[in-house]
Amino acid sequence: METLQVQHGDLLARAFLVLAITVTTLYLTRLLLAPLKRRAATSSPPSLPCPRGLPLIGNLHQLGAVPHDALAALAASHAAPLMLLRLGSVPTLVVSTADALRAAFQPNDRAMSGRPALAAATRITYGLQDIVFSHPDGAFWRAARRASLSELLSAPRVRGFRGVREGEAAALVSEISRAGSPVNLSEMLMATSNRILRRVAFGDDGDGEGSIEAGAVLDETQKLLGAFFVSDYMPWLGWVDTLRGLRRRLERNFHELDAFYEKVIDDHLNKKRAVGSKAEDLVDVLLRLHGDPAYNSTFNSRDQIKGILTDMFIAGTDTGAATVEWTLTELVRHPDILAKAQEEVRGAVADGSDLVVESDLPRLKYLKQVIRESMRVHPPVPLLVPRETIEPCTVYGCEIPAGTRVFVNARAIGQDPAAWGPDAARFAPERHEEVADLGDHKPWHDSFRLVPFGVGRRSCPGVHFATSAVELLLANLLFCFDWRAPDGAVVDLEQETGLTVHRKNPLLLVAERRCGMKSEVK
Ligand code: HEM
Repeated sequence: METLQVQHGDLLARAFLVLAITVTTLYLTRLLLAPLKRRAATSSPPSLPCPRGLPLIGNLHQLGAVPHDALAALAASHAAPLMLLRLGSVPTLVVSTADALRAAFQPNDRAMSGRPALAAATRITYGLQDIVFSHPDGAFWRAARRASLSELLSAPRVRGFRGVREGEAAALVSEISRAGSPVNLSEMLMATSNRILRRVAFGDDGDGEGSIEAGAVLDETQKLLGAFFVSDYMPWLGWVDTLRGLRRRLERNFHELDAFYEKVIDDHLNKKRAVGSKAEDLVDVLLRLHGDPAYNSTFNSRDQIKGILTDMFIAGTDTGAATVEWTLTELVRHPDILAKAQEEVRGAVADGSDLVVESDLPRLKYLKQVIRESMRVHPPVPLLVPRETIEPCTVYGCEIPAGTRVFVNARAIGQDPAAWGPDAARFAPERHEEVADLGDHKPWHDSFRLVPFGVGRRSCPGVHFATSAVELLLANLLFCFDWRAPDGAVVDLEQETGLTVHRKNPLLLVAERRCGMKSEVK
């Protein structure tokens, strides 16, 4: 899930250049022709703070280069755990503390459960026929969500992919052992995460020529989902996206993606794999559900299968890579915590083993705390996936109209001193001592203070899938290597913007193979 809706500073700047030339005239025309409509769009419930915006673009300019941090600063300067903005013409509720999240979502889970129909997402999901973006009231979302929890991403299914994860962890260790110093971990982690998803979803090892082409198509899909479409904020200016060539790129990518999926589906149908066998990949499962009478009335077209495949790939690839990237970043910045986590991993693995395997993971209690702490401070999707109210609701006594976009600032919530204490800014894994199982969904969001996987009925169904891979990869990196920044370098915390937030600068580290281990893992 690279970037979906929140704009990069440079994209914003480019969009503004185009807008500056074109919109003034249109604005004046609209002002004359539709004053009532415009006024209605800008009005907001009286008692929620509404930081003042500019004509036309509203508060868009205040999103800055790193939107979640800019929004956290805006909320703090207005003492506004909940605030109402206008992004272009879109009324937007921003939630910035754990208490505000509880107040907004606990009584209004249904009202808050919509998603905006963003331009790129709508096209790439075959008209919102997927899990991430479909309307929560439709039978399709309910059936697809149920299938994701009980079939696609269920605990037994995730366990069944253990061999893929262990194989890819071994390949990563091997690649690092062979690489020159310093190692570009950002690049390697992204490639590993990609391969895990492709093997699990398509049964594709990611090495053939067709796979490389498909990789380029899927990369472009991620870029488009992250691009700033003017129509997502000012629908009446949608033609600007056509002028900028974005619509043409989107159409081309959609057709390439569609051709790729058609081939994958045909190949799977031709192979006729054993139904229900351990070797089932996600396409096999989706094809089986397609023919299952329990799902057939709502889950019955190839487009729906293709929409869900896009979800798995987009939602599941760079989120995991970003989690490992940020965790290692913090570990290298905190050598005492790194040493403690390494000691635990090295003590938990059987003598003579060259790698950590999944059966070792239950013993790694401290590593789980480290991962949780990393996701508190660096939630990979800091503003979650945007929501939209599907009916009016009330928060703190104020009415939030239907059709309001909702951003939950998970990063601000993770640093909320009222929820985490005065040392909220400190990286301290020990604060999660009570946690037993990372893959357990409930503790992540029950307190409303740790929400990297979202909240309520639209929260991430991939928690177990994601944490299994993150834990295994990290455990192996700590077990097999000693890590440090290159001489004279400082590992910074600069962020690249997007829905999934990676490091701005690649994570370059010196990896020293642990003494007494084989120099290369087969
Ligand atoms: C560390 C890894 C991951 C993180 C941080 C993450 C985070 C998120 C977040 C924040 C949301 C939106 C939740 C909300 O609106 O409340 C989400 C939704 C979703 N995620 Fe994940 N995710 C991760 C991995 C995965 C994986 C591996 C998959 C599947 C292979 C996946 C599939 C989905 C799907 C299908 C949804 C949409 C759920 C719905 O709208 O009903 N995610 N994820």
